[in-house]
Amino acid sequence: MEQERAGTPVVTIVGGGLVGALNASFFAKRGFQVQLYESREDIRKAKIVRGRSINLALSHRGREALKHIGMEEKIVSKGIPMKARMIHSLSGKRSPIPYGKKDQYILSVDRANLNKELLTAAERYPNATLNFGHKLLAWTIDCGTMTFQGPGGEEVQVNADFVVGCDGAFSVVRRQFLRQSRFNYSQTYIPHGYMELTMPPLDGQFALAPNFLHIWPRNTFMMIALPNLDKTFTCTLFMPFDEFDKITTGEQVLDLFQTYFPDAVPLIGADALKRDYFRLPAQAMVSVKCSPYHIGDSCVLMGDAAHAMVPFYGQGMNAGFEDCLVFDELMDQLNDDFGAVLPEFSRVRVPDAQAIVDLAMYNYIEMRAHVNSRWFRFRKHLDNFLHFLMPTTMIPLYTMVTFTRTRYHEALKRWHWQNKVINRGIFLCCVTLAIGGTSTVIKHLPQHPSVLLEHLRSRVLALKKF
Ligand SMILES: Cc1cc2nc3c(=O)[nH]c(=O)nc-3n(C[C@H](O)[C@H](O)[C@H](O)COP(=O)(O)OP(=O)(O)OC[C@H]3O[C@@H](n4cnc5c(N)ncnc54)[C@H](O)[C@@H]3O)c2cc1C
Ligand SMILES: COc1ccc2c(c1)CN(c1nc(C(=O)N(C)c3cc(Cl)c(F)cc3C(=O)O)c(Cl)s1)C2
Repeated sequence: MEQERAGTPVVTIVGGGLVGALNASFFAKRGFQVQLYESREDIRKAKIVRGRSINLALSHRGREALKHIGMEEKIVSKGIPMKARMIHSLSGKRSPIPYGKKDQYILSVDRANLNKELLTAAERYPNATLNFGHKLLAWTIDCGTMTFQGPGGEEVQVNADFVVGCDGAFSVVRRQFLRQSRFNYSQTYIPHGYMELTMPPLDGQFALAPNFLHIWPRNTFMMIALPNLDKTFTCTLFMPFDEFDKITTGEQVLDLFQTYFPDAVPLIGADALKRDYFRLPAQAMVSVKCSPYHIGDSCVLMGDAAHAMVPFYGQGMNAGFEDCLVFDELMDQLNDDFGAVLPEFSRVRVPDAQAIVDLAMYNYIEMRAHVNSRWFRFRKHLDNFLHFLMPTTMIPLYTMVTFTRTRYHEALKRWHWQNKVINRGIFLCCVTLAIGGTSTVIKHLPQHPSVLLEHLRSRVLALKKF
């Protein structure tokens, strides 16, 4: 642990979710005084935690960030490896598609436990203080005054030298950015919502094969299931809100699942389906893009506050964790000079984060449009086959995104290039086959066109006899 810095600015982190909690360790490890403010109560003391998804897929980028603060082992030990996708077709057929080689797997991790572990890791630093029950109401960048609503509803004023906004997709810190000249902002809610259902153990064991990310791709509808340490699965149902709204009775819930996910009905349980479906309303999913991520040398946005994305690439948390790592690498390169690090962080990170936000949205649109189990299997097998044939030339996009720290925008650029090569290759094959086929036909045909017609007529007459 590094020595505390005399006279250095206090780093004020707003938001004690996954990214804010991790960032507290990153800044404390560098010796800064860290004050973290989180609106919710300490989830380590709370009975139930209302988060977003119950579990998440942790992959390479997120693991590298956790490794930097010595937390990778601890988190991975409590994760369940998912070595392949298991595609469930309507007929109930199950098709495994590996993510890659033996060491290429993703991990299903429990969100609440991950958040707790990261808060505890931050708290171990003597120069880090966690303030729960503190909701940021407003702040002014000029004088750095922050107004929080304290645990008892009282107003708490804080003077902040340096602010890190990790307060999620609906960030209050980001509101100040909207008043800055040349700040770009856009947000998109997609017409789909999601709902989580629990698949209990079956005779004390996992009801489905545990080391898989289970997917029921049904174009407009989709369900995925990730395993939990207690041998349950968290099933996430994705459906247009219009469809959610149409379902008002237990019988309608059952009809929906019998129609689209029949093999899951006995595993979730008909009664549980009818009950749990109405426990919570479907949740919305939003995509947020903004730039730059900083103001001057005194404020920076990270995580969903900077780049919230739809979950269809399993990268939101991984990207937010990587934000912390990229920022820290720049602090090393630029000697902790916020005046140099902040603009460089925006310059480097905005194109990458916006690339993965776009990719996640692209994947949502693609899966909604024409991805059923057959097409999904075909695409993934084609990816893996081409990668096997040309391992250094054809790298599947999800491999670059999920198993490397290739910059997101470079992975996207390479994917476009690879697609061009594949399309050209397919076109050339078609042309070659067409030319080859035509010349074969011509070679075996009679010489004169009228004879050709007579030949075709006799073939048609011959066929009519059957
Ligand atoms: C259905 C679903 C599935 C997902 N699956 C995956 C996955 O498999 N893999 C993956 O990598 N990502 C996944 N994600 C994305 C991931 O959940 C987010 O990217 C991640 O939680 C972002 O972390 P964050 O800390 O930036 O924001 P958040 O997790 O939203 O945390 C923000 C924190 O700030 C606090 N806060 C908010 N406002 C204030 C305020 N005014 N004052 C003080 N505190 C405040 C909140 O209480 C919260 O604790 C998924 C998301 C969804 C919705
Ligand atoms: C907890 O809620 C959620 C919700 C969605 C996700 C996750 C957790 C985890 N997700 C992952 N997605 C990839 C991926 O790269 N792609 C292209 C996929 C995208 C979709 Cl939508 C899918 F269903 C499978 C794959 C796949 O390839 O397996 C991973 Cl790799 S992990 C999506």
